[in-house]
Amino acid sequence: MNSVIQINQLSKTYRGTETVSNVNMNINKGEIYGFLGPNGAGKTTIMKMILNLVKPSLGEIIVFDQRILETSYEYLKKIGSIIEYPEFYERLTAKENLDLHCEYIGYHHPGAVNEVLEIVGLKGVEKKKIHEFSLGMKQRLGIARAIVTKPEILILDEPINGLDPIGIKDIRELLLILKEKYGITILISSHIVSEIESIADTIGIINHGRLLKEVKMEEIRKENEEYLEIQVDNLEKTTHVLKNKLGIKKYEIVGRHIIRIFEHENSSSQINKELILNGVVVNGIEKQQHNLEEYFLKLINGGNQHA
Ligand SMILES: Nc1ncnc2c1ncn2[C@@H]1O[C@H](COP(=O)(O)OP(=O)(O)OP(=O)(O)O)[C@@H](O)[C@H]1O
Repeated sequence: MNSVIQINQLSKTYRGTETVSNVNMNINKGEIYGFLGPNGAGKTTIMKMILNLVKPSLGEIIVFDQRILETSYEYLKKIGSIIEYPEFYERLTAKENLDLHCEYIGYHHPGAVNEVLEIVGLKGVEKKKIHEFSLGMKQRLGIARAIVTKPEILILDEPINGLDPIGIKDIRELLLILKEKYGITILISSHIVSEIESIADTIGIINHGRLLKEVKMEEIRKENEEYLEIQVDNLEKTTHVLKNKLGIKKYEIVGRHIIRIFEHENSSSQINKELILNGVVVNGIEKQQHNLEEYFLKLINGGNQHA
């Protein structure tokens, strides 16, 4: 298995309250893992445990095939992170902030700071002081600081929080570049489905400290494919036309007068025409898609646990 982070039966208890309960997760090399859950679900706590900032109460975390102990720190050189809000020296420039960071951690590679400013799209504003930066620019600088040492894994806690749609798009594009061009594995948390559904390869859904589901986005997309919903007067006649006249096999009857078609070979007007020609009264025909947001909400409200 190509796993870079493996979490087994992880729990964290704060003063008698279990905030992370028996979590199993698997993050594969080179993927973007979207960690989804409402506020207070336990995302930050798990990220902190991966980074050895918080000690697990039970369970184990394996990073790069090594179990993390309280004394482990070498592995952290290969992980960049932003946990909660990235803080900077407001009166210094972006470049000065990154230079200081490199000096602080003893990373001396000439050109690394300029290179990283270029990657995150802050070239040209590197001389601007941080107090003049927008939230989106600060988030990008936070990512620059997290990747300046060329980590293999990037852990980002809600990096899209509070950004406007353009800022969100910028960060999404940046993360895809980091994954595709630089091969960085990314663990990113969010409480908003739409923020990460388009970039995540795998999603882990967490609520009340429990991982409800870990699923490939590909599978979710398949489950949530587009379909055509038709309202008709006669289901029997309709299925006959669909099967025998149009060769459609993938359909589902969802009500006394409603049928859903999951094949895209025939256009809605073709289907409509054929049904009418064969004496079916069509009262409505509409393209629809299962709502991903609904999928997650259903899961979170239903509490379907995945151990
Ligand atoms: N040091 C601590 N002491 C006690 N309780 C804590 C501590 N840190 C976190 N918690 C509690 O653990 C729970 C999970 O918090 P956590 O920050 O991990 O959630 P989250 O999913 O990251 O949410 P958010 O999006 O709001 O950051 C919360 O109820 C929080 O109050």
